[in-house]
Amino acid sequence: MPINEEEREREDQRVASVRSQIKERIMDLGETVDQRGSELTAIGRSFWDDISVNADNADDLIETAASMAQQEHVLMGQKRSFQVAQDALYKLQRVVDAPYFARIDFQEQGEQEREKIYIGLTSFIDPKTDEILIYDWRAPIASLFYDYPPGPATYHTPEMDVSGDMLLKRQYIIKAGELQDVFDTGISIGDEMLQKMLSRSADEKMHSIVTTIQREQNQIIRDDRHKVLVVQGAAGSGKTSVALQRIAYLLYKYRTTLSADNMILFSPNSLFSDYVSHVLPELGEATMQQTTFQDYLTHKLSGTGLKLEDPYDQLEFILTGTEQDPAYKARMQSIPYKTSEAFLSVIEAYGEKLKHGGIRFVDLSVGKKVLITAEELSERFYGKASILALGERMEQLSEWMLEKLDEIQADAQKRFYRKMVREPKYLGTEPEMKKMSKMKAHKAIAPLKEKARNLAYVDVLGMYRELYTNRELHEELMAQAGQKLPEAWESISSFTSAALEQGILHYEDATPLVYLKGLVEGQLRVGTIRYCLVDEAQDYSPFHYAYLKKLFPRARFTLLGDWNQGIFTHANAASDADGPKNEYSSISELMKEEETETIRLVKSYRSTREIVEFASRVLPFGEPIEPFSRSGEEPRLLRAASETELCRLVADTALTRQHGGASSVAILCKTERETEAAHAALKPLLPGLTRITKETLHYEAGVMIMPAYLAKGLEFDAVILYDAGAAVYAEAKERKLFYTACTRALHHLDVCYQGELTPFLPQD
Ligand SMILES: Nc1ncnc2c1ncn2[C@@H]1O[C@H](COP(=O)(O)OP(=O)(O)OP(=O)(O)O)[C@@H](O)[C@H]1O
Repeated sequence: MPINEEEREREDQRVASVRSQIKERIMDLGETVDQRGSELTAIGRSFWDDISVNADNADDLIETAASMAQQEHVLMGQKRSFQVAQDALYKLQRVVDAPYFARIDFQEQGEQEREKIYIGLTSFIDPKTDEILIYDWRAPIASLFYDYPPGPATYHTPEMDVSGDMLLKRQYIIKAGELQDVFDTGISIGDEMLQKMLSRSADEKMHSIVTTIQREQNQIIRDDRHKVLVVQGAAGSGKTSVALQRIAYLLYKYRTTLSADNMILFSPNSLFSDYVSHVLPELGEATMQQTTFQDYLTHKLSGTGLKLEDPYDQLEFILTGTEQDPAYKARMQSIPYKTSEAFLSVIEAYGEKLKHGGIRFVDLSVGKKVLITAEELSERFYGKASILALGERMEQLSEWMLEKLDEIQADAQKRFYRKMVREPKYLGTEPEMKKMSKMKAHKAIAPLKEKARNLAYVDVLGMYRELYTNRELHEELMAQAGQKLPEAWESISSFTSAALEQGILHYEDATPLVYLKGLVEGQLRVGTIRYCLVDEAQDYSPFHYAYLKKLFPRARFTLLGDWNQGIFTHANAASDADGPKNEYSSISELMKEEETETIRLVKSYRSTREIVEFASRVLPFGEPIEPFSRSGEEPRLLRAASETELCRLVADTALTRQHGGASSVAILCKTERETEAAHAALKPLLPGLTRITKETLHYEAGVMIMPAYLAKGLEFDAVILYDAGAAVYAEAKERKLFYTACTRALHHLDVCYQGELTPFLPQD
């Protein structure tokens, strides 16, 4: 609802007056920063002048140390205050052109006064009057704006709940310091504002949603009661946006005790990490550790020489393979088992068993000469009964090895020296010979020390392989977990041991191997992580979750996913659309936390109503999805008579979309294989076409082509499905992939195909 002239005048004046105060503050802060900066440089320069260096006796030394500590203390204090001023300056510089975006008038119960609360990206206090001119969107009172329509309202503070009456709810669009639009809103946060935000073009980068966070999203952003927060959110319901806003919120709320280093966000891939990389800086927060699970596995397995498969190659294998291929069949049988919690229990039982024997050690040798034998290591390790964990015992063993290697090195040095003395060709002086022999001995032994430190003398892969070559062992461990060997054991075991023999580590074997490695070698826990957020949570298996919980024992978890988009195969994945399966309850069970909360987001903000309704037909029994009321054109079904015609049709459609104003147009194929062929065929027709692969680190607007699974999490103005024929999309395992592809579109969806149309789109 627009506001009246007089009111508008007042609002214009306020924007101008707050801006000028901010500018003034920026000037002051700028001076402070300069001044503190120069003081800091001066202190750095004169650091030693102000220290009384005296080393004549013990007392003098103590005095010198005290004087250094004091000086260092002064330096640290100065650095801190410099940093504080610089941060404040940076924050204000970022908001000076758009200081706030909302206002609520709130009258607390029992109070006469009506408080005007202006809400922006960062708070701003009038230094002269101490009046809060702008509240940070994360302040407790600001939650009223997101949670309530005008009327009775309550917000929570750490001390108490505050109730009252919201008398006004207003939104502003301020650009370059000018108030461009202002309106009062009713029930939810202005449909009007949201419409404006959602009808714009997709960017190469995601943006924050701070001005239009919806109530149900706010609930997730501000939740701090639950240890495990599970979010089932429909495609486009804002899961990723919420995850990032939540990070910013937590960093603000716990600013004295929590830093970005205490949080970790698992993203699906590097392209996606880049896509979301602007959101936190936009919110004025430092970026945080963002990684992919694959990066973590690669890091943990570095140096093993194994060929680690990534989830995309796994998926490509699944999508391109056929049941007729025995290797395909064996693998498809093995994946649900290897990703199950039952298999996790097997690994754990194995870890227990290894405490009493069975760790495989390898000889430590130089060339052919064995310096420490595997038997010696085993004897040392298992010789004495120990109550310590495997990792601690391994540490002791490494220490012992390092000592032993020191002795071996000293002997080698002596031998080298003696040889040099005897060596008639060598003409160096005695000190030179000593130095030379020392260097030679060091060079010979250093790689072994490195191996001792890295525990390279333990053959974890061999132990893992044994799980598949030694049926009795596996059976025994399974029995301890109260389970029996999987039915297809014979084919699972021979398929797996053959792959491992060749140094190939399939994606489904990587986490179990890393877990076993962690159990044997220690270093399994990362205690510094206090919040672990997992985006695209449906792609993680029960094994993954159980593992993450062990990895981050002190962390609270936020798991955001959509079962409708579960395109990867694992123990918990529902195979198709036969009906909703309550996978999230199994995650909650898995996390074994009483304080687990599951929240559902059903409203989709990305796509037009027509696209959402079209996509829902693909998964009639899937998780619910409701469109936000934004209308556009109906998705189009475009049939081609032949392969060549299909190519032309896709190219023409892409050009039409581009000329029609779509800044990002994505042509989505099913697999990498199809993408490669389609790219080659389309390139002459679409010279500007960019091919996105799993190695791509960022993309720019324009026309691009990629397999649908790489487009996960991303969005485009227009999406063109390359070939939605029945020959391409027909099997149950492809249904969710097809759904995911359709839901990437904001404004336009064109479904091209040849031959029969996929049965996933029932024709009336
Ligand atoms: N409250 C909101 N205000 C404005 N835009 C929003 C809001 N919530 C979501 N959006 C927009 O909707 C789009 C989808 O959001 P996001 O990518 O976070 O959804 P998602 O649930 O992670 O989607 P998917 O699972 O399909 O990848 C984004 O463009 C985002 O900016």
